[in-house]
Amino acid sequence: MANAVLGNAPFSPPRFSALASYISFAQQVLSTFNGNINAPNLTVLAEPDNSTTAGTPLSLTDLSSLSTLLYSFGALGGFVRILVFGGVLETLRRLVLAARDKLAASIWITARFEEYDHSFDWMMLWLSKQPSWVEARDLEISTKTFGLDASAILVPGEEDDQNLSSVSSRSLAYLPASSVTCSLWYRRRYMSIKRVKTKTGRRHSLEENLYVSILTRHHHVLNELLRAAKKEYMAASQHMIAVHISDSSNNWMQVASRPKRDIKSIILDPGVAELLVGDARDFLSSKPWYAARGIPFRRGYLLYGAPGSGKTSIISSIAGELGLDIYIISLSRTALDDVALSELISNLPEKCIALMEDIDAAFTHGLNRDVTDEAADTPGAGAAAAPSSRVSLSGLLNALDGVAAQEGRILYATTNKYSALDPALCRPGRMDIHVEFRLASKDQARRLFTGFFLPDEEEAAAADDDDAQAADADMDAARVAAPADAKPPPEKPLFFGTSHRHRAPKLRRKQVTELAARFADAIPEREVSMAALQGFLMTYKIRPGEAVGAARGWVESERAARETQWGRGGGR
Ligand SMILES: Nc1ncnc2c1ncn2[C@@H]1O[C@H](COP(=O)(O)OP(=O)(O)OP(=O)(O)O)[C@@H](O)[C@H]1O
Repeated sequence: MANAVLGNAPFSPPRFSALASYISFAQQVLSTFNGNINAPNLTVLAEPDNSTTAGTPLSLTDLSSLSTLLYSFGALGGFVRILVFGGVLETLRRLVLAARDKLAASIWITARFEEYDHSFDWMMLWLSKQPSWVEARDLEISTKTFGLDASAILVPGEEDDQNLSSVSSRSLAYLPASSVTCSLWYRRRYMSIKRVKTKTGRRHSLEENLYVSILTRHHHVLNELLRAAKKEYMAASQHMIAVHISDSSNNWMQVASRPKRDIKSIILDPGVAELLVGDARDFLSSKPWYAARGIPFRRGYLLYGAPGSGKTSIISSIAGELGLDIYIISLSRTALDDVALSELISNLPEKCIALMEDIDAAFTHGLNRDVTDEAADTPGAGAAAAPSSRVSLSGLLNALDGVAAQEGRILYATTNKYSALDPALCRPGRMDIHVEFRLASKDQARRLFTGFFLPDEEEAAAADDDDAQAADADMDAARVAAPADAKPPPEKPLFFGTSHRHRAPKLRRKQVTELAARFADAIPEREVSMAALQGFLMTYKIRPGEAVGAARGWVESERAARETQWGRGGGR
């Protein structure tokens, strides 16, 4: 019977001498690592018949003894073999994967398109026009138009359905389904498409990324695809202007696209439209001129004056003329402060129109927007209104021309209260051109009437006799001066405005000119706005003669309404 003593406690040692050797070796290794730790109390006692080793410590001196020792345990040896084998297998697996990735990287090109980038819209529109989706087994049906109007694919068969296509303003698009890898062929190259939605930002809103992988070694294939997608998008959007606003994280996002408005349809005082368009066009082509003189390449226009006089309309027309997108900076946006404003302006793209409407509203929190500038100066005007913006004047000034202000941008600011603006805001460099928009002149009223009832000369020339006779009858009715407030017959539903069911009689140019002159005669100079005139004509859009007859009465009623309003506002 053998005894073992650990410390001073005796215990029974195993009978295997190999184990004794291992413990001794471990002791030695420990003593080597621990700076020759002496362990005098560890004593292993062997079989009593082996008198030479009994009671004396065993020692091993080389590693080969350890391996011999390990292999002397059958199970342990097996474990080590498995460990080594597994390690080799895992290494091989990783090598194969790395080689596969390297190979894939050399034969695939993968491009990622982020949702809030223009290129995303180009690619999505391009994808929506790929005929292969019509046959696809797993696809997304979408009415998105990617900032365009009715540009997507029609549902097969829909083109023939006259009723459906006239009612529907947009067509359906077939798109690759989200989170599914789809494939198609592009210029005889295999292409795989994947749309992935990921949570981003503080609010964990979902943002979509589009991955396009092309089986090719050459970048020119990707470039070709991008060019094709961009070209297609541009062609589809050439009659549109894109309108962007900022979100709460100060990212710009496209919210609408509007059809370009013909600048001729905006009737201003002579020379105003030409001045604005010509100046902006000249500015855009003068980058070297500004650079040579070290002047910041920016231009600001301040359009001020009567509400409804065409300020916003002309800006959107200019955007169309110059092919620029509009970025609306709303100074009264919740949570917009100086820092956010500066970030927004520095994030504007080069060459764009930045639009700040009612720039006065951010600083004079009035609820009523009066035509006269004096109203803005009235002490306490709008004092009851809660401040809506945290933008300070200095913050705005810095954002407009600080170091972060974007080069190449054209800023349009509009206001109805010119004299309420701080002179620092209006100085050249910030607002280079100030243009006043006034209430309608007689000449504007005449041109508006003509454009309203004779928008297209060719159409007028083609007017048939029936229409012309109807127009004659209408003009006769006007001579009798039909009352402006004629009530609809009792059996018909009562409504305000003009139904679209009827077609206005086509008038001859001579007839329209004569009516327009009489209409202008009835409209006093600079008393009503163009928007109000347009609204009035809308109620008579199929009865031009009656419009002329009712004009005087309408002016009187407008005047009375204004006086009542002024009376309520303190006798101004
Ligand atoms: N000079 C104009 N010529 C043709 N239409 C006009 C003109 N002015 C206004 N309108 C019409 O009136 C409507 C309002 O015009 P717009 O929004 O451009 O006026 P605004 O001066 O910007 O007004 P506000 O100061 O209230 O913003 C539009 O539908 C536009 O077609």
